[in-house]
Amino acid sequence: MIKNSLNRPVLVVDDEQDIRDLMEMTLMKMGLNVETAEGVNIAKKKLTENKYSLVLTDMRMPDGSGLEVVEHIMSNNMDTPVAVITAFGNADQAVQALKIGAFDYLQKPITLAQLRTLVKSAVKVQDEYLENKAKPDPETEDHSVAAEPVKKNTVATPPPVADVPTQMGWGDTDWHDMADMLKQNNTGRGRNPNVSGSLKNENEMVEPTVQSAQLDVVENTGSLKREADVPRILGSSQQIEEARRLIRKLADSNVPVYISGESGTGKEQAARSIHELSSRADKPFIAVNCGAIPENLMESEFFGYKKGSFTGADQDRLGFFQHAHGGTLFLDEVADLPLAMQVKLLRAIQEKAVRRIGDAQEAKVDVRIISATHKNLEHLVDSGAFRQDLFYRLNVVTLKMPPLREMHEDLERLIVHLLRKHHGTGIRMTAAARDALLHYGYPGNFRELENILERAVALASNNTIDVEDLQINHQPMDLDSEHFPLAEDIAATGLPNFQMGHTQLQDYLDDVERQILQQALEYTKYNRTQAAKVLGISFRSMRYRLDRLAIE
Ligand SMILES: Nc1ncnc2c1ncn2[C@@H]1O[C@H](COP(=O)(O)OP(=O)(O)OP(=O)(O)O)[C@@H](O)[C@H]1O
Repeated sequence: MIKNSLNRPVLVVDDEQDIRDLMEMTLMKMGLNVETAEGVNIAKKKLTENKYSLVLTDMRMPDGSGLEVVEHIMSNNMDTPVAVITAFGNADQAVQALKIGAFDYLQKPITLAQLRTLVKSAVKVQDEYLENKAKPDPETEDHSVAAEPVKKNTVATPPPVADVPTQMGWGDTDWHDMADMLKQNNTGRGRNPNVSGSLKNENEMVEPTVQSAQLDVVENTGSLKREADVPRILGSSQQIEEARRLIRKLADSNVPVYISGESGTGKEQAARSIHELSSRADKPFIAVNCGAIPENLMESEFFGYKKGSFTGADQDRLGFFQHAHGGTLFLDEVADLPLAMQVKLLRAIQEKAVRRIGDAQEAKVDVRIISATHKNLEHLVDSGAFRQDLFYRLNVVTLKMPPLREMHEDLERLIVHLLRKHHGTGIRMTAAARDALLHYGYPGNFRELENILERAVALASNNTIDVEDLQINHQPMDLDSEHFPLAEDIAATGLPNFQMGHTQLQDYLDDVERQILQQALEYTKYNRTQAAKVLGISFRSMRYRLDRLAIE
């Protein structure tokens, strides 16, 4: 639970009512308070009058640009992270926003998952920053790490070589401190001692002692298996034990690992665990969301560029590979790499060398590659969307993260653990709520379980979670995984062919969306409320999408 930041609302700035509504609903679902502003001037006024945990602003509005909102925050030294939402293909604006201090950017069309992850990481960072500010920890004050923060689910923009953070780099000491913290979070060096330290304490509290209630969730739950050396991965079921065993084994070698599993099953946690257990642990762990990088920026993001190599290249810049040198490069959503980039990546991995744009020389890099996607890569290879040679190069060993519904025996203990971890003692739960949680299907896996509990605690009266507070479909679902429409199966079956130069991207995406909506409707016997829940969207968003795509 993001305790500190939840005290402050998120400000959404957009001139379109629909977008404001959609964002508001999504953020509220995450348990955040939200305020909206329909233009630049109102946003500035609100920012002057109130404090916010995060600002998300559109770029083009009738009374001005989102850049003005960013500038307002920066020039008034507000310690509020701000992210901008840019039109598709408008990378220049995004870069400009990042330059003047935006924390991050999203390109339209935004997926709800992207939005959720952006907000979560931003707010989490803000929380850690606030905590850190309140109680300085000497272990997080290592200023010697060279790599710039790389933020998951967003375009991670390495800094120009010349502006690796210095005292003046962020123009504001608060932001400078936060940049350092981000940096720590993305490197084994900063992360290791803190993570194992905090999890150790957490583990000591895991044995549930929640006070008795109408029904105490902790009765007879036993202890949740957690190995001290892989503290990020909880669970005692056979599949998770197997995943932990493989993580340990893989840490000893340098082989490329491909992590498969549905969204929210802990693929990134597994990648970080391999890194932290390896001899590279004191070197950077760079996480890149391949699906979030605009195609035209990809080469420069991965390999860097030399000053003057193209318009706007006003300084030398390192890419992800150089930043990860000596450490681990985690390629998340690797299936989303365009084919042209797949060729360049394959070459870099094979040659263990990269050439910056505008540079005549190749430079050797020592990087361990871990990749992941929730899509079925083999099917993508079959359909020609993913290169077979790269697939074999990345997929030397596969690590499969199990979906939560297959870890049923762990569920009760995980619920207790998460409640205790995020909300301390004193939270109680009715029998009906417990039953609903134990019979829910969790299409969004761990991440969804965490969100449900966060929201339930926020909604609970008298510290007691009741079934309504869960806001889930508590009709028992068919948990038989053979009948559950796995995301990868949906993605793999019957996708329309994309013919470059002929198919319009929006038509293609509409077809995919239509197929998924129809499958969800069939699965829930045409109950739109349940279908929305299965897909992790609000009812309103479901209705909007059905209308837009003319699905009866
Ligand atoms: N086995 C686990 N034990 C404890 N927490 C877990 C476990 N698996 C996942 N989580 C938690 O679930 C959330 C999602 O994990 P993570 O980002 O690693 O998933 P992912 O598979 O990489 O998701 P995506 O495919 O959407 O990127 C995190 O908060 C993580 O801590």
